[in-house]
Amino acid sequence: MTQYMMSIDQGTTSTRAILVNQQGEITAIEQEELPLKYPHPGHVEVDAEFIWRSVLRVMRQVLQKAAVSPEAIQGIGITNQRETTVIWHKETGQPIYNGLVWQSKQSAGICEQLKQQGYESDFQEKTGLVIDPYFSGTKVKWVLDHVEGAREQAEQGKLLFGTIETWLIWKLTGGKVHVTDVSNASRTLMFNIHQRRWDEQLLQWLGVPASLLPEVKSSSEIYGYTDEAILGRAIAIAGAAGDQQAALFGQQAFQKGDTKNTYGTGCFMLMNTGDKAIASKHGLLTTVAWEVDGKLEYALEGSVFVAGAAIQWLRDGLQIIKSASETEELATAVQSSEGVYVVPAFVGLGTPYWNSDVRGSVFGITRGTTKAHIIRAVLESLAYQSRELIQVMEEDSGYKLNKMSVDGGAIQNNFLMQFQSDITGKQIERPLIHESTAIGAAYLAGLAVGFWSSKEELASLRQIDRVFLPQMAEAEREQLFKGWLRAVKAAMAFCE
Ligand SMILES: Nc1ncnc2c1ncn2[C@@H]1O[C@H](COP(=O)(O)OP(=O)(O)O)[C@@H](O)[C@H]1O
Ligand SMILES: O=P(O)(O)OC[C@H](O)CO
Repeated sequence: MTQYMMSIDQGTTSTRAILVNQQGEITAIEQEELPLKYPHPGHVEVDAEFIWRSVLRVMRQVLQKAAVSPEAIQGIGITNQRETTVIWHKETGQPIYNGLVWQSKQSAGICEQLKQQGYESDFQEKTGLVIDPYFSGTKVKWVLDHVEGAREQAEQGKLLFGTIETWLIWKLTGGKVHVTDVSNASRTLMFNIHQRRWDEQLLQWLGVPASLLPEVKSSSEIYGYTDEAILGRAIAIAGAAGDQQAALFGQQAFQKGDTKNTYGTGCFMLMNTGDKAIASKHGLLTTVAWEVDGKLEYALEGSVFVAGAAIQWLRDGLQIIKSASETEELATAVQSSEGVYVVPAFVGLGTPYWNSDVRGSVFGITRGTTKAHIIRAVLESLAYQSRELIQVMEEDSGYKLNKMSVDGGAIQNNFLMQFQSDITGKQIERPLIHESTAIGAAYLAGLAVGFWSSKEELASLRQIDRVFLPQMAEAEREQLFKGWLRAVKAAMAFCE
């Protein structure tokens, strides 16, 4: 019987289950779109129970459609949208409030307060993060402050907190196992990345009781087994990592300086920095990449909050396209965006600005502007934002990037990939398997159960689909990029 690893990829807008064989090939995939809730401008929430049910559905369907028996599954790896915060009752397993999605800005006021109290540098030194509503810590405080009776119950030890992998492991094990992996823990603003433990001082400043927190585990070990009722057999849950770290692992970026950029709802660029936690001077985050075989490794990360989400806005908000894939043809139907810039700061800007007040803007419209120019400018905005990340990444790390690996839904867009190469002057390497995130989780779990033997074996599985090389003249590149920087500056000035 052919053996497989199963990977669950619970992203912001979709849930996937994937089967991976020993050659590292994806042999089956099942996917569901996930509805988000926007109760107020800037607030993004999700039904955590719905997430759990969607995971159950895709797990069962992927086996059924591929006609693979649960006996053939050697283990499960989980990867997830990070920071998204769920709090639930220990006894009933019921969430006490919607999940607060990473993009959500409810806790902006709490962040301001923490900054005014002068805690910014302490948080940064200990966690590698900046004080921003993006991270889980202030979201937890917001829920405890806003849901009636929540703080009292938390203090009585009746509630549990988890990011999505923690929530899913809890549900998959029938409420037996409350753990997180160290890469997800490093995104909470409550975890000391140097000492590898929850930080009492930070918890006190945030007003979060330690009893809420999961036990921190490595990214590749058996955390527990699925309840038999779920797939008819207890299967080892053997690996977990935040989706961006999993993508770095899935891209076999095992050497210092190896870098990948993921183009999903947001864009996230991570560079492996090995056993060194490098502090950034330009708003990059220092984060845990993974812990495998007792070795903790770090990454530098640049975050763009809105990337593919801007394409979804073209489809669902403006309704000028029917599907994301149409954008390539429409963008190449015009010679250039003719001076139009779209700054898709729908929920503020991440690296290097960390401005949660700025909102989206469109610049440079003339009577001749068509929807093709707007669409092209939106695609270009993903590439401009990513160039800003590369620039600061090179400065802070001291590594010069020759090439960058890419993954995520939007890399199917050849126009975007070519423009990315043009506007950065870098070689862009698109692997054959676009699902680096899910593959990374399968790799992590597979190492723990002996499905694969080593990182070297994993590295040998890499296959490249296409390499994009820069074709734009330096002068044009710099002129276009200057226009982008002006547009960002103007967008921020508008919201001051
Ligand atoms: N051909 C395309 N061109 C541009 N963007 C695309 C294309 N196909 C998908 N996308 C975008 O990619 C995103 C989905 O990527 P995915 O990696 O699945 O995201 P996530 O994991 O954040 O849910 C969507 O926001 C979608 O708009
Ligand atoms: O759902 P994705 O793939 O856009 O990833 C979300 C990130 O993990 C947020 O930090």
